[in-house]
Amino acid sequence: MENPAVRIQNLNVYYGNEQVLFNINLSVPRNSVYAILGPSGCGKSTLLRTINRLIELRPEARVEGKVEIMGIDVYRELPREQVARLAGMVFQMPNPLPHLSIYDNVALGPRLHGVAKGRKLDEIVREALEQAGLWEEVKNKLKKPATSLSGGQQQRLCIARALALRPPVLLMDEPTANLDPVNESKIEELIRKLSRETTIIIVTHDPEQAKRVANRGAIIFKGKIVKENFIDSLFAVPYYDLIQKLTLEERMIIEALQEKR
Ligand SMILES: Nc1ncnc2c1ncn2[C@@H]1O[C@H](COP(=O)(O)OP(=O)(O)OP(=O)(O)O)[C@@H](O)[C@H]1O
Repeated sequence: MENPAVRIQNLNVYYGNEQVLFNINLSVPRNSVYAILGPSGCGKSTLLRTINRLIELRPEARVEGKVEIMGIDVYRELPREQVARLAGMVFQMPNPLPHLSIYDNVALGPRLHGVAKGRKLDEIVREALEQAGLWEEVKNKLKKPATSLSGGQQQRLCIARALALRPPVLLMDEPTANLDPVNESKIEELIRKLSRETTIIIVTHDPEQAKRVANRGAIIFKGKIVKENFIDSLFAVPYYDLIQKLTLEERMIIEALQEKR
C-alpha cells in the first residue's frame, strides 16, 4: 500500500516479561475507518496506545518494531509529546477535565502546543466543536464546566478536544461502549463524516459496529493478527464462529487462517 496513514512493521510489545503483541504488521489507508477487533484481553488497547506512544507512560512496557504515521517514524523522529499532533485519542470513558470549562477543554491541546491564542484559538475551538457535532448545543455556554454536559455530549467534547490539534489520524478506543444507542449512532455518524478528512482507527468489541463504520479491519487473537481485510471479507466467516473456534481449536485455526492470508 502506497502512503498509508499508519504503517506498523514487526511490532512486538511486552509488559515486563510477558509478551502481549506478536509481530504485528498492518497498514491503514488514508481517509478510511479501520476497525481493530478481538476478544477481551487480546491486545487491542495496547496496539492503539503503541501507535501514539501512550504506552510509554507504563514503565513496565517495552516496544520493538516500527510505527509510522503519515510517513514519520514516531519512535525515532519525534519527541513523544509531539505525537498528539499526528494522532488524537478518544477513550472508552468520556474523560473531559472536570475542573475546566467546555471551551478550555477543547483549547487545551492548542494551548499546550503553543499553536494559537485569542481570536485564532476561538476559531479553532469553534471548528473542532462543529466537527464533533456539538457546537449548536454548547455555543451559548462555553464557559460552563464540561461536567455540566450529558455523557454523550461529553464524549463528543472529547472528540472535539482530540481534533483541536487537527491531527491527520484519530484513535478511538471503544468510544461508544458507555453510551446509549442514540448517542452511539450519533458518534458512528460522526466517525463516517470525519473519515472524509481524517483517518480513524477504532477499537471495538462489536462486529456490527465495525460493519457499520469501517472500510477495513483486523481481528486480533492473543496478541496476533489472525485476519485482516476489507470489512465485508473480514466477516465472510461469522465473527462469533471464528472467535468460538479460536478458543476451542486455537492453534489449528490460527495456523489455517495465517496460511490463507
Ligand atoms: N500494565 C500491564 N501490565 C501487565 N499486563 C498488562 C498491562 N496492561 C495490560 N496487560 C495485559 O495485556 C493484555 C492485553 O491487554 P489490552 O488492554 O491491550 O487488551 P484489550 O484487547 O484492549 O482488552 P479489553 O477489550 O478487555 O479492553 C491482557 O492480557 C492484559 O491483562
